[in-house]
Amino acid sequence: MLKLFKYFKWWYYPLIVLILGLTLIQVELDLNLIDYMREIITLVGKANITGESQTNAILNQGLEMLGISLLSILITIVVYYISARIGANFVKHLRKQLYDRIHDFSMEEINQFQTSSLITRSTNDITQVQMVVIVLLRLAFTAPIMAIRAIQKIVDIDLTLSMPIAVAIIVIVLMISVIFIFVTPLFSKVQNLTDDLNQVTRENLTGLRVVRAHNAEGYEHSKFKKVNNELTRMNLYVNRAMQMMMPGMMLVMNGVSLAVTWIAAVMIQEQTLGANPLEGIAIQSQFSIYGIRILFAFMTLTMLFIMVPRGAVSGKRIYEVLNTTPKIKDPENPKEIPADQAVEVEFNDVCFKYPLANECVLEHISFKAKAGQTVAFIGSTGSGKSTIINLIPRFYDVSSGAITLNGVDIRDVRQKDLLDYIGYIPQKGLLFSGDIASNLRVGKPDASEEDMQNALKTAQAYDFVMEKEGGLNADVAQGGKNFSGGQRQRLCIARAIIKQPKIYIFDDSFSALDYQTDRKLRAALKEQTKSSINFIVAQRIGTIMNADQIIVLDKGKAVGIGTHQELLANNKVYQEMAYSQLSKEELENASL
Ligand SMILES: Nc1ncnc2c1ncn2[C@@H]1O[C@H](COP(=O)(O)OP(=O)(O)OP(=O)(O)O)[C@@H](O)[C@H]1O
Repeated sequence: MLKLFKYFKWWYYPLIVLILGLTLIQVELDLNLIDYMREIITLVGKANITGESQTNAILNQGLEMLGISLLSILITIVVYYISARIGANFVKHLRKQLYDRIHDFSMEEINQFQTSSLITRSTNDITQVQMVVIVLLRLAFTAPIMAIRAIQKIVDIDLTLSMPIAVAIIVIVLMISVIFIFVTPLFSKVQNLTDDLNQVTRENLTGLRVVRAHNAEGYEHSKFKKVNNELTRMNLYVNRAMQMMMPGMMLVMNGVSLAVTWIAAVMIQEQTLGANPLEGIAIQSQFSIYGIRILFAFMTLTMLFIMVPRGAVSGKRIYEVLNTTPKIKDPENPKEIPADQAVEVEFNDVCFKYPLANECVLEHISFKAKAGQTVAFIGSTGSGKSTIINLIPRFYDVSSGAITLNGVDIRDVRQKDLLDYIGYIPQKGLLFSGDIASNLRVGKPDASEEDMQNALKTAQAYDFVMEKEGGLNADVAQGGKNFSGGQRQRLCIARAIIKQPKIYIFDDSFSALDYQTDRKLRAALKEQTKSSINFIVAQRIGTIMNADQIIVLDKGKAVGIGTHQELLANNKVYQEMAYSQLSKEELENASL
C-alpha cells in the first residue's frame, strides 16, 4: 500500500498539510466546547452572579459554543471535500496507470494474472484503495490528535478520575490487537475469492449459449454457488469479528461513564473534587465527555486498523500489476526497419516454448517469405500454426533463433514500427461495440468513406453492410454479437485491408466463410496484396493450395515446405490431409 504513495501527485501534499492544520484547530475547538460546558454548570452554582446577569452570562457562553460548533462543522466540510478530491483524483490516476500497464502486457503477463483478476484489480481493488485513502485523510489525523490532546487535558485536571479511562484504553488496544491478528490475513482471501467469483461469472456469461445448449445450467450453477457461498462465508466471518467490536466498545464506554460518575461521587462526598459539589458535578460531566471523546478516537483508530489492512491487500494487488515489467518491450536503442526495399520476413531456426510449459511447441522452423508471396501453414490441430504466426507481431518472443523483417531482428525494432507493417486477422472475428465505421477506423483512424467502401468490397462485406440499416453507421454490439461468424470475419478482414499493411496475417480467418465467398475473397485479396506478404493459417486445403509456399506442421516441426503440387507429390502428412478433404481431381487441378 505504501508503495502506491509514489503515485501521489505533488499538489496532494500541501492539501494534506492543510488538512493537518485544520484538524489541529478543529480538535482544539471541540475540546473547548467541553470546557465551556463545565463553565456553564459552574456559573449556575456561583453565588455572586444571579438573576438576569447569570442568564446573560450563560447565554453568552452558549452563543460562543454555537459559534465554535459552526466553525468546527465548516472545518469538517472543508476536510471532507479536500479528502474526497484527493481520493478521487488519486484513484483516477492509479486507474490510468493500471490501464496503461495492462495494455503494455504481453500474453505472458495476461496469462500470469488472468483476465478476471485484472478486472477485479482494476475495479474492486481500486475502490477499496479509494475508500482507505479518503478515510485516512479524514480520520488518521483527527483520531490520534484528539486522543492525545484529550488525555493531556484529563491528566491535567485530575489523575484519579483519569484512571478508568486509562484502563479502558488498555482494554480497547487489546481488543484491536486480537481483531488485527485474526482478521487481517482473511482480507487477502476475500479479494482472491472475489477474483474467483468474477472468473466464474465471466465464464458463465460469455459461454451462456454453450451452457444452455448442453443443459449444463445445474453444473454451472453449482460452480457459482460454491464460490459464492465461500465468499459469503468469508465475508460473514470477517464482518462478524468486526461487529463484535461495536458492543465491546459500547460496553467499555458505558463502563467508563459509570466508573467516572462513581469515583466522582465519592470524591464530591469527600469534598476532594472542585470547590463545591456543583463544580464537582461540572468536573465529572467534563470528564465523562472527555472519556467518550478519547474512546471514540480509539474506536475510530480501530476502524482504521481494520480498513487499512483491507486496503493494503488491495493496494498490494494493484502494485503487483504496476510493478510487473512486460517481458516484451521496446529495445533501448531501436533499429529502423529498412523501408526502401520490398518486404521480407525470415524465420531463422526458430524454437518456441510457452512460458511455464516444459516442452517446445515449435522446433527449428526456418523459411523466408518475400513480397507478393502467400505463405500458408497447415497441420493437424495443436500442431503450432497459430503459435507460429503469433510470433510475428511479437505476441510472444521466440525462445531461440530469430525472426527478421527486412533483415532486422523484430526484437530490435520499436513495437509500433513493427505493428505498422502488420494487418492481423484473428481466429475469432472480434469487433468492438460502436458502429461499422468506428470498427474499420481501428485499422486506419483517418480512413475516408471511400477507403472503407473499398476495403469492404475486397473483404466481400460491402453488400451485407449496405443492406444493414445505416450502412457504415450500423450498430455493432459488444464483440460483434449482432453479426454472423462469417460476417464478423469479413469485417475483421476489411479492418486489416484498410490499413494496407505490408504483412497480412490470417489466422484461420476464412474458416467461417462458405467456399464461394472464400474463393471470391482470396481472388480480390490477391489483387490488393500484390506487394505484401500473406501469412495464412487454414484447415482447408482449398484455401491454401495456391499459396507460393505451404509449410506443413506436425507437432511443432516443419515436416514439409513447398508448393501444393510439390507437397502432394512427396509429403506424406500433406497427402493424408489433402486426400481426406478433396478428390484427386480437385487436388491435381489446383486453381482459385
Ligand atoms: N497459452 C498457451 N500456453 C501453453 N500452451 C499453449 C498455449 N497456447 C497454445 N498452447 C499449446 O501449443 C500447441 C500449439 O497450439 P496452437 O494454437 O498453435 O495450435 P494450432 O495448430 O493453431 O491448433 P488449431 O488448428 O486447433 O487452432 C498446442 O499443443 C497447445 O496446447
